Amino acid sequence: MIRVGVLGAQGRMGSEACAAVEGADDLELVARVDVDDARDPLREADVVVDFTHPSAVADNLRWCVDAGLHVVVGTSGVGQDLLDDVRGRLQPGQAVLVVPNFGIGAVLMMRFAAQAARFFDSVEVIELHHPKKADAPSGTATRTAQMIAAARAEAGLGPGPDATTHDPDGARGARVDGIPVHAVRMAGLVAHQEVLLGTEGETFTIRHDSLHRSSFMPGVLLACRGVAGHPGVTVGLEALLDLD
Ligand SMILES: NC(=O)C1=CN([C@@H]2O[C@H](COP(=O)(O)OP(=O)(O)OC[C@H]3O[C@@H](n4cnc5c(N)ncnc54)[C@H](OP(=O)(O)O)[C@@H]3O)[C@@H](O)[C@H]2O)C=CC1
Ligand SMILES: O=C(O)C1=N[C@H](C(=O)O)C[C@H](O)C1
Repeated sequence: MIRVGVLGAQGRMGSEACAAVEGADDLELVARVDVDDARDPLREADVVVDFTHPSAVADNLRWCVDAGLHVVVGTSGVGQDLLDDVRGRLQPGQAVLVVPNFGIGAVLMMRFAAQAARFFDSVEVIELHHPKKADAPSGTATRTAQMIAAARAEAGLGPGPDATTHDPDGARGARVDGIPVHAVRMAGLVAHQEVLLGTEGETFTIRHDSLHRSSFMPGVLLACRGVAGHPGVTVGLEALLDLD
């Protein structure tokens, strides 16, 4: 039995994650912690899952790592500096798995976008989310843009053919590693993303839709079961999926 603690347990994702863990025969929910709770009950867990807030995740992650726990981070906003800091704090055999998106389709979308990137002159990312989302751009869009930029750099491609010289209000989107990223917030949505690629005479669009937060739960459970088998710091659920 793997003992699991959830940080952000009363939130949209945390509450779904608690229910999913409780419904799994091989997992036991031993701690639900929210913003005003002491974190000590998490010490009973083998694995802690964080679904809190981009402003809280660094402190939570350092606390869990210093407590010797394996951690699955679902919260967005984890940057390279934090990953480097955490890597230096880990005990031998301890694991941190940062997952920008637990949806299997989203993982494939990111991978397909990176595969396609070298064949197209232009690429832009449009992420669309519910209006209560804390941050923009999404962690998924950031990760997608980073993967696309790395693939383009490896292929020796420069910037896309964007002739815009006057964009005082940022209508061309934010730039993540040079890739334009656009964020839409709209009532009725959950979590969606399009990657638009274009070259001479053709375009190619990859779209993923999470229609309900249940879409993330198989990935959350997979991460709880698999994190301990991947010591060190790992980014992306693909490490636990046999994609090749
Ligand atoms: N990786 C993935 O696949 C997914 C990731 N996410 C990410 O998960 C995060 C949470 O999203 P969501 O569930 O929608 O957000 P919610 O606001 O619904 O939930 C966050 C919860 O965390 C609590 N919280 C805030 N700070 C702390 C803290 N320091 N310690 C413990 N609990 C805290 C909040 O309490 P209070 O409300 O009182 O502040 C709230 O209950 C976001 O970063 C989001 O982007 C979301 C969906 C999928
Ligand atoms: O806040 C959300 O809802 C989501 N957050 C994650 C992100 O920032 O990418 C994952 C998914 O997009 C839903």
